[in-house]
Amino acid sequence: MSAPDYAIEVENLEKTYAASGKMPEKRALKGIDIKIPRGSIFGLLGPNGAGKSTFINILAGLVTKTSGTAKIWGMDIDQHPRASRAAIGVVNQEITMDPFFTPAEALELQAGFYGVPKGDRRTSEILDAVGLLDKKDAYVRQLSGGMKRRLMVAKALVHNPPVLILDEPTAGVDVELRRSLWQYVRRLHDEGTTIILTTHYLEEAEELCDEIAIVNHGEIIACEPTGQLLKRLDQRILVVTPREELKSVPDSLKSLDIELLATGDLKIGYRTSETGIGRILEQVREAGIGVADLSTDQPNLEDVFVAMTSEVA
Ligand SMILES: Nc1ncnc2c1ncn2[C@@H]1O[C@H](COP(=O)(O)OP(=O)(O)OP(=O)(O)O)[C@@H](O)[C@H]1O
Repeated sequence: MSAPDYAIEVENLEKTYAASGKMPEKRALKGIDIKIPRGSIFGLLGPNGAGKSTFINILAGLVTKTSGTAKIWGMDIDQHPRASRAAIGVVNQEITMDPFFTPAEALELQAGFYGVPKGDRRTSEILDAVGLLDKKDAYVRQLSGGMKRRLMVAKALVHNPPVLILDEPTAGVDVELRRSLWQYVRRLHDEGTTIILTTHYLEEAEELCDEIAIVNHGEIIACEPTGQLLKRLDQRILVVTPREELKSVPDSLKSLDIELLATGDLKIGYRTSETGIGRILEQVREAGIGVADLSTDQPNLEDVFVAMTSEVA
């Protein structure tokens, strides 16, 4: 089969977890549409509970979708459950490994599970790539947390999948290991693997991904090339306390995104790509307003979600 344009194609994907005990039912995915281009490093960004793991677990075959369609590497997960899953390697959040195996044994076992013939196995090559070749015969329980995580990545690669999915890969990984993990992810990407990663860190997605989808409350609220998205996130807020009380916003300032708050302060929204504090303060002074105090605020990811959700609404 020739390589598809999209590594993952999902349409109207819904997941409602049934109520259990005191927990009411939960609509974790509310009709998600997403197309992940082949060869990209794609970030799924969202706060805790947004639905990222649910999405990934549906692709991995660990969670049954309620409705909608999903294709992996051009293959529908309902029509071709085995072949579609063979096209992805998934690294889950939790480290799940038998502590009594060595890394080499763990990889051989995983390869056997995927039906990779003995002659085609790349155990040493993969261990070398994740920097664990010298630990190949150590017990997993003797590895550090970061090493275990890299072994998880190695396990996800034994069947040579064209798509690698990393669910919060850096949770609990120190800065140095994070860097080496990313280096390896980039290398895989350079060699043609499509990478999908979930994170709640904007910085992480920003650094690695060429496209980012923001998920919030089971919905995709933005999905764009990273540069474009960041431009939209350059919103800042300036709060000015006028020296004298204002009755209303002067006409000359009405072209700004400005609001007179009940406290008497002026709240001005602006984009760093378009203007700066200096220019705004100049405009405020030109309008005859003396400045007693000022403060600036940068929206955090939460604000961005709120802003984007209300933009969509
Ligand atoms: N097995 C389950 N049964 C019931 N509800 C669930 C189940 N798994 C997840 N949920 C709920 O579905 C919603 C989405 O969870 P999910 O784990 O997909 O979010 P997430 O974006 O991956 O969050 P995190 O970053 O914390 O992993 C949450 O409200 C969660 O409580």
